[in-house]
Amino acid sequence: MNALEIENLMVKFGNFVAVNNFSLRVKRGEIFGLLGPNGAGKTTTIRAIFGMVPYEGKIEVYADSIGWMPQNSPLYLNLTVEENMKFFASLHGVKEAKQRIEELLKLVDLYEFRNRLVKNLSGGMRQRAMLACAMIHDPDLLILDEPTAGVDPPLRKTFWEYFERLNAEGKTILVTTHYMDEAEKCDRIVLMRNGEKIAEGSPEDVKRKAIGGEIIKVKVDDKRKAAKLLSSLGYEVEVDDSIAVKTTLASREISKVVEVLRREGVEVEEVEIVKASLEEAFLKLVEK
Ligand SMILES: Nc1ncnc2c1ncn2[C@@H]1O[C@H](COP(=O)(O)OP(=O)(O)OP(=O)(O)O)[C@@H](O)[C@H]1O
Repeated sequence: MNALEIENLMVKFGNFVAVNNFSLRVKRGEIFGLLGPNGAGKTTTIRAIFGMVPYEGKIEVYADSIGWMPQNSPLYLNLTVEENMKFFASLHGVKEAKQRIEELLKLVDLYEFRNRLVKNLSGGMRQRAMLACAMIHDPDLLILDEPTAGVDPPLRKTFWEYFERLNAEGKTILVTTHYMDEAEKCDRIVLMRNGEKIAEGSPEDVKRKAIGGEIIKVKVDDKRKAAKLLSSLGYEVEVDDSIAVKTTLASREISKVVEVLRREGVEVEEVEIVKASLEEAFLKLVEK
């Protein structure tokens, strides 16, 4: 079951194509990450979901309720945190609003600042207030556009613990981020560049795709012999101070590589699987 389906989305601003033939399926109950460099089209895609920009293509939301934390603050600067929350609660027709507001204020750790005007909050506090407002009606699909931008590391951690808790309760989350440690926490990610999708899958899939597989590094006594042997078996091999063997799935191939070398009298001194970090994968895919 999907919570959100986007098919062949196209958003143009004049002659400029901001999102180009972009498709996406977010399954119910997953944390889905939308990644990409500045200007890739992430926010525009999200704005299209909410009908804020004219678009071609199809967008279907299969959720009873949807919450949106946009990049630019929708909060009223001259209202207090609590007044803003009351406003969003009334927009969504939240019953038992008082109780829900109190619960959320405590959750985002703003209870003692509830009477402070939003214009006098720090950046991180504003993000927390925005998150609380986006969640006021307890939506089953939450769309978060860079929720942790300008948030300090301890609070980022708290936010993500909270997202993971919501997710464990069955909520679907679509999140954009520039932080790779956050992307690693997603079930699946899509990487966008220039309005197009350039990679999709679990963080592991995307890493594999970026380096065209996984690398097994072997240190041996006779590099030339080992390289020749492995190449003759069809492996793509690179030689520097050790031998890098490209495989589709290193965990499956590692014992075979070692066995072949040993059988042919090559001494294997060290062997390890080298995985690209998501950051490396991201840079590689974006630069391609
Ligand atoms: N209203 C608009 N009019 C003209 N161009 C726009 C408009 N909104 C966005 N764009 C352009 O569309 C492209 C995609 O912008 P978008 O904000 O979606 O990128 P993004 O991936 O969210 O980037 P960031 O990571 O910086 O938030 C950019 O080149 C941007 O300048």
